[in-house]
Amino acid sequence: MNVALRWQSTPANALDAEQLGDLASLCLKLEVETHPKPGLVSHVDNGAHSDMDAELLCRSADTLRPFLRDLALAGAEGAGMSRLRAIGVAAERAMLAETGGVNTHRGAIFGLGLLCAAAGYRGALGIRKSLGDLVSRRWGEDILSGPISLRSHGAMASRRYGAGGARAEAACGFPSVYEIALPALRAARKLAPCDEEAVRVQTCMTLIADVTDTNLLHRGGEEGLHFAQAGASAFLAAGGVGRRGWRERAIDIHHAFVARNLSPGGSADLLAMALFVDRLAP
Ligand SMILES: CC(C)(COP(=O)(O)OP(=O)(O)OC[C@H]1O[C@@H](n2cnc3c(N)ncnc32)[C@H](O)[C@@H]1O)[C@@H](O)C(=O)NCCC(=O)NCCS
Ligand SMILES: Nc1ncnc2c1ncn2[C@@H]1O[C@H](COP(=O)(O)OP(=O)(O)OP(=O)(O)O)[C@@H](O)[C@H]1O
Repeated sequence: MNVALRWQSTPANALDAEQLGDLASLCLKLEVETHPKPGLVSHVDNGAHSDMDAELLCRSADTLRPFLRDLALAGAEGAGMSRLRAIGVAAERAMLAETGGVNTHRGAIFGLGLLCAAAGYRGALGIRKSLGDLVSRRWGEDILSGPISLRSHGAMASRRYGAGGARAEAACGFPSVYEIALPALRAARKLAPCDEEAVRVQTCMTLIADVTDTNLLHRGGEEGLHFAQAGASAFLAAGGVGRRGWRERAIDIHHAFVARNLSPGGSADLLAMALFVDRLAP
């Protein structure tokens, strides 16, 4: 896999829909190309997933690119939630067709898709608000009142544990991206100035420590969520990627997640979203 790590220096509001789709798809690949991420798929191994690998995730990211572009276009045209939802559902269908029915990126389509729509909207309006704020103001109410599949993992986690999951995160303007991931990303660049993969690992660990990830609840219940949060918190408290030997410690945590079949897919999605927003700041 050869992920281009070169960012263009185009001003954020000047990116067109095609470029936004390309950037969002690239951020999905950068998330994959990050190791060790506890329990998750990376270019090194499949973590706690028997049905997917890095190659499948990258193919999925390529498949999603035109849909992410269309979401940016729709946002630029001022589309309402029902049009965004139709594009999101079509993207999910294309993902499942490409992967033979494996859910590689459902959460990512939703979160990154809404951020692409907001980036298109922001570019068309020529304003400087944050993408999360725009998602919340323009589509937040409709996100919360939209149709919910009662059998979805998120709906079950919400009923059993009161977790808001991907929908609440989006409706509130992605606080986990703006208040957790972006500050972690920027602080990590000081800890590991020449190692963007280490920066992504530190950001991922910070997300796992703080987010109520419905994937962890689904796979491990409250006990699994607390185990995951405690492991990531201990890694950070010991100095994170700023400490010598951090990679071995992170690999130990990765193996402990795999042994318990834990996978923080929500944190992986939020990492990709943070990379996207970081590039498009402010
Ligand atoms: C809301 C979605 C994700 C439904 O999924 P579900 O009910 O299972 O929600 P759930 O909260 O479990 O999230 C699903 C995925 O989100 C990610 N996730 C989990 N926890 C979190 C969290 N705290 N924050 C953000 N993402 C999370 C994980 O990858 C998870 O697998 C989505 O599939 C949906 O409604 N799609 C319809 C299309 C649509 O409305 N698209 C909008 C435009 S793109
Ligand atoms: N690198 C990654 N590794 C694993 N999951 C990821 C990764 N990146 C993002 N995800 C997210 O995790 C979700 C998939 O997680 P998971 O396979 O646990 O869900 P599921 O198919 O709903 O449940 P299960 O496999 O337990 O039946 C996807 O929606 C995707 O957005």
